[in-house]
Amino acid sequence: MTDGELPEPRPPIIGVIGPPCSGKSTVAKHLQSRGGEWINADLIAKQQLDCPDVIQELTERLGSSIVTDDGTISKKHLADLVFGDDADSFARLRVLESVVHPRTRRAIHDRIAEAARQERPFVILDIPLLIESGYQSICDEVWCMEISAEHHQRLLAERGWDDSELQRRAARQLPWKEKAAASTRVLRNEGTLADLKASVDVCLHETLNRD
Ligand SMILES: CC(C)(COP(=O)(O)OP(=O)(O)OC[C@H]1O[C@@H](n2cnc3c(N)ncnc32)[C@H](O)[C@@H]1O)[C@@H](O)C(=O)NCCC(=O)NCCS
Ligand SMILES: Nc1ncnc2c1ncn2[C@@H]1O[C@H](COP(=O)(O)OP(=O)(O)OP(=O)(O)O)[C@@H](O)[C@H]1O
Repeated sequence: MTDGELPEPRPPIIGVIGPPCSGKSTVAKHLQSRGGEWINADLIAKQQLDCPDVIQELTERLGSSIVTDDGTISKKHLADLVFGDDADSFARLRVLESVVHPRTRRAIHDRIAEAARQERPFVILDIPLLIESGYQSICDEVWCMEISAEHHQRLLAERGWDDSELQRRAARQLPWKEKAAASTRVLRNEGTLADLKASVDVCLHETLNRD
């Protein structure tokens, strides 16, 4: 998606990225409470998996093991097929992305256009693959979550994830140092939830009051 395809004028767009379980959604939710339009790409991408034609195409291309008895797609089975470090898993992830990403981009574009029509004060683009997918070009700011290994382990443990669950996803993304370097702001998540929300308020005020 390029700038040219977006309506003008449009609200400031804040991209939020970060490792799984690093506080991204917490930041996005808090920004939404401050009036922003939260666009959650993970959610939009998963919603595409409910479309009958997507189910049919993915079943044909990835096999019927991804479909459960009630005819819906098992996200767990799909994750097991695509998040491996072997070439076949990587190829299957590319197939999944080739089916889901174009639809997700169209839905994101429509949501940004709607936010412009409603004259929302700002838009939150909560997209794990924001940098990899080139959305950075339409963002006025990109905030990258930074979390210490200790704190991250605690949050992952609360979610019931072991490190391998995180690594198999991270292996398919740019290294975090590259993402932080490509961002306009690094948001450290080391304290309490209240601390995180307070720092979000400071960053939002600076973003919306830049001259
Ligand atoms: C394979 C799926 C169904 C697994 O769903 P699951 O419930 O396990 O997702 P879960 O919320 O646990 O993990 C999502 C996290 O996985 C990572 N991830 C998801 N898709 C990808 C991808 N294509 N490449 C790298 N990392 C990815 C992101 O960090 C994301 O935050 C889902 O991740 C998916 O459909 N991915 C392909 C579509 C996509 O690229 N989505 C990301 C949009 S930016
Ligand atoms: N500073 C914190 N203190 C305590 N709990 C936290 C803190 N930051 C985040 N959490 C909790 O950790 C969990 C993960 O946070 P969140 O869902 O925001 O991460 P995420 O990066 O969006 O994860 P994912 O990308 O996998 O959806 C949530 O239950 C959230 O409430």
